[in-house]
Amino acid sequence: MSQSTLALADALPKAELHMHLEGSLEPEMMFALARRNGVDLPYADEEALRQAYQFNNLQEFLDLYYSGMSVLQTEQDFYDLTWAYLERCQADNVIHTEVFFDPQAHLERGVAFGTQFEGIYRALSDGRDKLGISFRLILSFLRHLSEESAFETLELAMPYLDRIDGVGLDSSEMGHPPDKFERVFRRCRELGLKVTAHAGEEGPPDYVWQAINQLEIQRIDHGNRALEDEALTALIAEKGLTLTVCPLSNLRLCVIDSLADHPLTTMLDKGLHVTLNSDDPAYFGGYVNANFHAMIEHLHLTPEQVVQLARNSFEGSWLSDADKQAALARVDAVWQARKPS
Ligand SMILES: Nc1ncnc2[nH]cnc12
Ligand SMILES: [Zn+2]
Repeated sequence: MSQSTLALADALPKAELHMHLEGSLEPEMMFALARRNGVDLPYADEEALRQAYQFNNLQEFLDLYYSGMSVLQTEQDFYDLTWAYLERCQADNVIHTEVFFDPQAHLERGVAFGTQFEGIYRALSDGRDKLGISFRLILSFLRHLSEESAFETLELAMPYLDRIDGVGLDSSEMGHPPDKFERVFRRCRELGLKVTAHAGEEGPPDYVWQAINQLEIQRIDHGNRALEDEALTALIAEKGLTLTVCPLSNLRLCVIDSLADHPLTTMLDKGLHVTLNSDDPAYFGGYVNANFHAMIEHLHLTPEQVVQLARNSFEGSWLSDADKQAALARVDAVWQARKPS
């Protein structure tokens, strides 16, 4: 492993395109918010909580993820959560981020849409103004809930849609195929929202086909299992669809057996537009740079591949063309300054 490739990854400006704000809730903040809001957590301390972060599959993680977020109750809680994540972005040279939030998970607990939204949005705006980090905000529908619940959530989001950029689809994948949400995604597209969906994390290639053909998604979140289907892989490459890949998440959720088995380089070799992301960094062991480091160490990425991943992150983003070009120029400037001669 080359120290200079790790240092290059750290120094490059990057975008993060797949990060659930609720998944950035670190144990320290979970306990602090529990104290602030008088919530009882079923763990003695932060260390005991961390010990529980051992998952055999996506559902085991989700059970903990939904119970952990019970401490998020006030607008200030959502602000603090989002702000702490933005500080991690700054530390990792993430200059643009497109984050998910799961409104239904909070609505079910009686937290109003506006409470969640205003706290998140105020922090994102402060991050832009004070840290220079641009953003897009993605409302993610929970696929284990009904189509009707998704439509109700969209209705609640209506007053805020001028500040919401897109919608996503997350939570338990198996048994909840994308076509369950065909109508609500069509409505979202009609409203001018961008669309993305988790597909092929645990679910079969057919779910990726559905996300492309029925939901008309502009990105695929994860997409690992698309590789099982050659025609699908070729289509994703041909369409230039971006995959938001999350290696540490894949390891922790047993989507792969070891980091050395991660399909990232196969994806790159097949011409897929892959990006590296942290998914739920507080639960999976690290933020964006940690994901780059894991892939550099275990897959021996070359400096050129690392630069490609940083470029892909902006190219697959929902930035304007002008902002993309400006960000890509920043990537190239760092690369030129560090390129081995
Ligand atoms: N990795 C993941 N897959 C599906 N839903 C999620 N919600 C938060 N993280 C998720
Ligand atoms: Zn995710």
